[in-house]
Amino acid sequence: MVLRIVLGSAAAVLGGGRSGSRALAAASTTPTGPMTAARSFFRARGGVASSTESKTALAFVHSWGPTVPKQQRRRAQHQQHLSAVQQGHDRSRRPAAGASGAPLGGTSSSSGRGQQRRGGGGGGSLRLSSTAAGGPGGEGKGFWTEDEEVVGFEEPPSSTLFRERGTGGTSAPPIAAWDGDAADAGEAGFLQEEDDETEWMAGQEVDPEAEAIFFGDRVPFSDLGLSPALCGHLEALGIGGSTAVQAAAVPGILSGEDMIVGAETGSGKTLAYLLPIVERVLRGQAVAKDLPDELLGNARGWPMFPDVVVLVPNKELCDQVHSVLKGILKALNADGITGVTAAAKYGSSYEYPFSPNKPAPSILVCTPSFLHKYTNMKAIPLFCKATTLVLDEADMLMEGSYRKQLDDILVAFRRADRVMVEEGPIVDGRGRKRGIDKTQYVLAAATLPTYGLKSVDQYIKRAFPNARKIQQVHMHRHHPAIQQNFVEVGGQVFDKIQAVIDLLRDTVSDADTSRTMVFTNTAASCKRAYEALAEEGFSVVPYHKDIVPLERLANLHALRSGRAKILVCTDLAARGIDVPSVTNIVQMEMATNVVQHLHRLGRAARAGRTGKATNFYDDLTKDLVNSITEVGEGSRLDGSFSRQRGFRRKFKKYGPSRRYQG
Ligand SMILES: Nc1ncnc2c1ncn2[C@@H]1O[C@H](COP(=O)(O)OP(=O)(O)OP(=O)(O)O)[C@@H](O)[C@H]1O
Repeated sequence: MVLRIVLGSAAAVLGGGRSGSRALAAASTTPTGPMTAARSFFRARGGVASSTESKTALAFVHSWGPTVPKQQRRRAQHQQHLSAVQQGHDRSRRPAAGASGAPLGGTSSSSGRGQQRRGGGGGGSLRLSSTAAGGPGGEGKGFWTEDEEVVGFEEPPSSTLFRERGTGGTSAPPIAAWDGDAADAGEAGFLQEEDDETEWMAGQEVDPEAEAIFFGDRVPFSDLGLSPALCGHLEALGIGGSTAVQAAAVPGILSGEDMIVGAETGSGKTLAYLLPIVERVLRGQAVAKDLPDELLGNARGWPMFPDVVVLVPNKELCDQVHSVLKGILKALNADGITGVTAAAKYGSSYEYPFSPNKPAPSILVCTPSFLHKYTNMKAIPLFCKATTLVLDEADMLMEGSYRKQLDDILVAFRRADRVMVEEGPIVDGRGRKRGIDKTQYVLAAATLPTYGLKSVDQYIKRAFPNARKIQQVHMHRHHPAIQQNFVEVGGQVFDKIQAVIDLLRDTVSDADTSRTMVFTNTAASCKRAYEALAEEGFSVVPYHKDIVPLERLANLHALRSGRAKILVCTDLAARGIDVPSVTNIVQMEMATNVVQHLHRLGRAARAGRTGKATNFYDDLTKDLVNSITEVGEGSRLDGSFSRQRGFRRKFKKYGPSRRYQG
């Protein structure tokens, strides 16, 4: 397989053919006593269960009556697993408990310890960044000590991100260090092999090499420290092994580290953070249920606050992440594990959403505008109990209008940390994140621009100085499983619409099960393209800001279900949207910068599939296209990320009136 970039004229390209819990029982029975066990546990992962949740956890641990044998087996495995994990907690944190700031983590050996203990195995070893973003790396954040037995993921993940063709051997590591040097290791890879060509694949077919990139070594989830209950559910869904990024991220998130997870689009980042946070909430509930009331105090009666907050930029992603989460929780519920709950919240209502009668979910998925409203609640903010904050599409949340909201949210989280963190019993009835140093931050992104003083990279260095970063080698490069064509067309909108119609006549057929996304730059051109395509008889639905959210969701659903084959959209659909059957991307109007270009194309070639992209460009976007195509197929595109400024200048000079309203 090779990534092929073709520049050409519309005619030439359009004429071409197709190519392409009782664990925690340990907490109360441990020789050191429940108080110490609880402190140590909470220090490690945090989490306080509400009374409802505790009861559920209690039921889940104690009421294993004779039921379906499979369920029994899973629960028994789950119990054993949790006990083992708890023992691991106690052992591994002993040295750290007395010596505050003892550097358990932060060095290369400790921060990546789960992975680095893997028994070698040649060039395919997993390499994780050991460098902290800005400060002393991960001090005191470690979970497993170097000399302790590793429980849960004895066999840390190894991964072969790509294989050298012909030799069947391994080449560059799947995860490179954050810095440019190590990331360049990927340049020796298959991206440079130009003699082979990927056949254009329709529908759901999975390409073996793209699959190898996606899955790496397909490390079993059970080896990553996840409980049998969760693993069993994943198997039932046909998810037999972790993807490369999941293998790299899950152990760290599970251990409570701050983490920045950078990996190309469609690599499975959502499950990479959802699975460990569900596991952590489960563990916390299992511990909390055995703790005496005098220890947990009012925390038991705090049902109005979530344990984890997942922040995503918009409603659509909010619903998408929530539905993935619901899928996991539904299967757990079927196994009798009902303590973890989830909800998606967005919108502008100022009413406090939860109450003792209407408890908060354990995991709240929401937008910045929803959460921002509660940042001024100085006494007890909505997220006072939250032990983990996840930022999905982190770079987007750190730019533009989201940035100010995120600033306020982070300040409020830190204020809550200061007010709430305190070891020992709750005495004043306020409830605290006892024993937890601070909120755990997890950032997930497919792009993390490094240019400029106000860059996302700089923001992360300042805001999350101790976070450990992992970065997949294909990040910030041309997607290895997408074949790209660049086609020059006229500058008027109708020129572009005509080019799209000609292209789709050639590539979309009734028998074809794959879906196409056509990207435009404005709602106006999106409407025009939609009308023209509908008139031509294409099965098409629109998606832009002028369409009400419910209709947008319905249109997205139509694309997923196959009722529509083509979605004509703006950049509103460029990020995060996961429709696995999308294999064909058309940029009717070229993206205005490289970051958006990568995200748009990333709607295809998901989960080990291949994809094809046709990028129509005009005079105005020639510079941008040159900067994209100049970069070698395996090289990093970061250098071109700032090209949007040049484009903006031109846009200002010639204006949308001349070119973009045509
Ligand atoms: N372990 C796995 N096995 C099989 N499929 C998986 C696995 N993990 C994730 N997937 C599938 O991979 C697809 C992409 O996952 P996901 O949406 O999490 O990607 P992403 O990295 O967040 O992409 P983006 O950066 O575009 O948001 C989804 O359809 C998901 O169901």
